[in-house]
Amino acid sequence: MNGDAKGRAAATFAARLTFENLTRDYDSTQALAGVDLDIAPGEIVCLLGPSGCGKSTLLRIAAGIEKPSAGRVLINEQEVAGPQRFVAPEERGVGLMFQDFALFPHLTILGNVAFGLKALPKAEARREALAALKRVGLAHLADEYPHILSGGQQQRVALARAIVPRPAVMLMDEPFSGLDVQLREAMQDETLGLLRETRATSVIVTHHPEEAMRMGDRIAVMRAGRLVQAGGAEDLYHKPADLFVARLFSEINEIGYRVGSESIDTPIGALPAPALKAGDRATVCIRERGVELSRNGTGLAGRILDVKFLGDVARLEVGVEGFDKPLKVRARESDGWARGDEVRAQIDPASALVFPTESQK
Ligand SMILES: Nc1ncnc2c1ncn2[C@@H]1O[C@H](COP(=O)(O)OP(=O)(O)OP(=O)(O)O)[C@@H](O)[C@H]1O
Repeated sequence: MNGDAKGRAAATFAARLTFENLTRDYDSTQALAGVDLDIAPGEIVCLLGPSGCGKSTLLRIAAGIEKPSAGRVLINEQEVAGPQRFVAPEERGVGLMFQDFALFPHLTILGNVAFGLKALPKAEARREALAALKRVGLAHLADEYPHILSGGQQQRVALARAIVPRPAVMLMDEPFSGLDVQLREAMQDETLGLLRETRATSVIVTHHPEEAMRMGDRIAVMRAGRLVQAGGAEDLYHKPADLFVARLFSEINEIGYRVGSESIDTPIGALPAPALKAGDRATVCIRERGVELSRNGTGLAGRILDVKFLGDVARLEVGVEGFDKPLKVRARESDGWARGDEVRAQIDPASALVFPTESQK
């Protein structure tokens, strides 16, 4: 960040944000189908899921732009949307930042930041807005107009505008999607720093698993209007609730089996399948990074069928004894694997994941 020395963002009184059995029906679609999620004061939760799974609807209902069909939203245990009450958006203490963080072109940059402070006397609003601009490193541009700003600078002004009223809850809908990859990482870090400083309870919508892992204290994975799993990044990576979550957080080989009398018989040994019964169809997942290749070590015999250079890593296709299809494997590029190499493939059975095979949803 260039320009002025940074100040600190003013801290807020963080609030608990609770969704209880939240449901939203449209004519032909159920956008939310009974979502329960409790977000602790000051916690940063990323809502992750594919397009159309209901993330934005959840955010809009939290903001008060939309009403639930059933269920409740509570802020600090007080109902703000539900059968008993509906609190207007401006009375919820909630800040919003959308993907399209359009600044008003006819207002100065300072005017844009002060926009949400109309309740304050002018001089005070100016002082607060200037402090927020200083925090994002742009106080020197206070009297300029938005058209001179780069994409990253626009984003910083939008951030300053969102934090300046000191919202107890900050809701962000794909805030980084308009930025190119390099700028995105820098803005993620800056935003995270700012959210921690303000201590606002935050919900960030994204459909990038990496972004969710980077920013969220917890990640709430949604699918088709439901919350599939909520937890820390490591939890979701190591103990995904189902195949859908496993696919989000790791590149995996999926291999279909029938469950035997007590377990699943695979080339890496018998795998337990406690949630399944004999005869069920199971999908065994082996992570692409979970296959250790060596030239003369122990493990299953294999042969490299294809090598793709991906920078630091190489993605290999390896025919491995006992498997019907080649396994995809990620290995260090520097190991110099080549097509046709004879290898040994070591796969830790404890790292394999087993799920019921999903019907196509
Ligand atoms: N105003 C509306 N009228 C009718 N259907 C709607 C409306 N808003 C959302 N939907 C539907 O509800 C579902 C959830 O939409 P929502 O925008 O919440 O998803 P999303 O996960 O935020 O998607 P994206 O990542 O594409 O923004 C979708 O099937 C969508 O078409």
